[in-house]
Amino acid sequence: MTTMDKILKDQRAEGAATVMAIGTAVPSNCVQQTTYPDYYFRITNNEHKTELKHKFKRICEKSTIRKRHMLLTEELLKQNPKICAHEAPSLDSRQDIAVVEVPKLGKQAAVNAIREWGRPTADITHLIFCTSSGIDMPGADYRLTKLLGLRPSVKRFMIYQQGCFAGATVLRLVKDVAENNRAARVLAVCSEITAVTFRGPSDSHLDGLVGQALFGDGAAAIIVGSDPVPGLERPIFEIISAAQTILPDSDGAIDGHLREVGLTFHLLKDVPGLVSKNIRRILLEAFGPLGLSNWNSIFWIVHPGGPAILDQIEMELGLGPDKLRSSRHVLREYGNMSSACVFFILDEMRKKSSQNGLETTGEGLEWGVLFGFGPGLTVETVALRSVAI
Ligand SMILES: CC(=O)CC(=O)SCCNC(=O)CCNC(=O)[C@H](O)C(C)(C)COP(=O)(O)OP(=O)(O)OC[C@H]1O[C@@H](n2cnc3c(N)ncnc32)[C@H](O)[C@@H]1OP(=O)(O)O
Repeated sequence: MTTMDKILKDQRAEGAATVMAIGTAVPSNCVQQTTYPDYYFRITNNEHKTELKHKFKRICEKSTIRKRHMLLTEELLKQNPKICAHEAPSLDSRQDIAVVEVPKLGKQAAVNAIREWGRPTADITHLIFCTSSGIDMPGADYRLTKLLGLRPSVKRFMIYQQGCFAGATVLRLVKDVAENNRAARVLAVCSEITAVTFRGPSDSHLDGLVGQALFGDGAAAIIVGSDPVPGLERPIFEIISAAQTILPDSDGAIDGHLREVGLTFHLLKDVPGLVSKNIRRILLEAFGPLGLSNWNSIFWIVHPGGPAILDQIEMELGLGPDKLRSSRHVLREYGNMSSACVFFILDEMRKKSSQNGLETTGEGLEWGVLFGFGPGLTVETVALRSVAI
């Protein structure tokens, strides 16, 4: 081996990137979906729009969501009436909230993950921060570094404005970082709050209304590295492969635009159809190399953009009724928390697997898929391997 070969080999880890801790956090303010339509139309001064309110009620009922957490309390909304209008210049007020609160919520999740990991914060070598809630310089990654007291030399990456697929993007990036940097210990944090997208209803922007019924706040953090130290670190899932693709004929299916009025959200009705039409091909590309094609033999972590996406995937592939249980659970208890959702689902799955006395963190199965969907329409596909409990 030449000296150069040895230098390069020594830089790389031996094994697959491994998730060794998962932490989550939500704001304490919680809204119940059954009473949300009354609250939402009252707080935005739109009680006179009774027909629109009935439509919103129908969407909320069909959302399968029970509750969501939101940093925007009634008090905060009353202090910021422009955020309650449908389209009032309000970006400054939204930024004032998001720039401070997004890293703070991320910190809570990170502290929980670091506690589970059990090693000192100073051992974190890389930080990835992901959010579509606000934008700033230096970014939320810098603020979190200060809040957590990470080393000033921690190597940071900031993923801004990628939308709901980006939790899976984080896994794709974390895999490359962990496997190509021996002994790297990467803290990855997704933190999302609806302070950027919350707005009053409008008859002419019904897809926006769907967003108001689905989105919730939440942050999740994971710690990833290759070659866990025996006795010191405990593996939870291994990241086997990661891919990203833009779906054919999906231009404009999911868009978000940062304007003076905040982040506006646009959604075509055929998003669930576009995803389900392409899902089989995407799965075959990811799992063909592993010789897998029975989709009921793997565990499932699917970004729950809305219940119709889960329903159509389930129907298209003939999945058993419990396959998407963890994804549906997170949608029901938290709503669509954009990039953070998939990590809440991973956390729910490994905890339930352990509570139910199953043999692996992935519901007793070895292989699993994690899907992110979002603007583009972009699909991220991550193949995971569970770990024995
Ligand atoms: C932000 C990101 O980057 C990534 C994301 O996660 S984006 C979010 C992705 N989510 C989606 O695409 C939502 C998928 N849709 C759903 O889950 C469901 O359709 C839903 C919960 C919105 C409604 O449930 P449903 O079982 O389909 O009920 P359905 O009766 O068809 O729809 C309820 C009402 O919502 C309306 N609606 C549904 N989807 C709509 C859309 N995309 N735009 C406008 N209106 C819509 C329907 O027209 C219907 O109105 P009426 O009651 O007046 O007829």
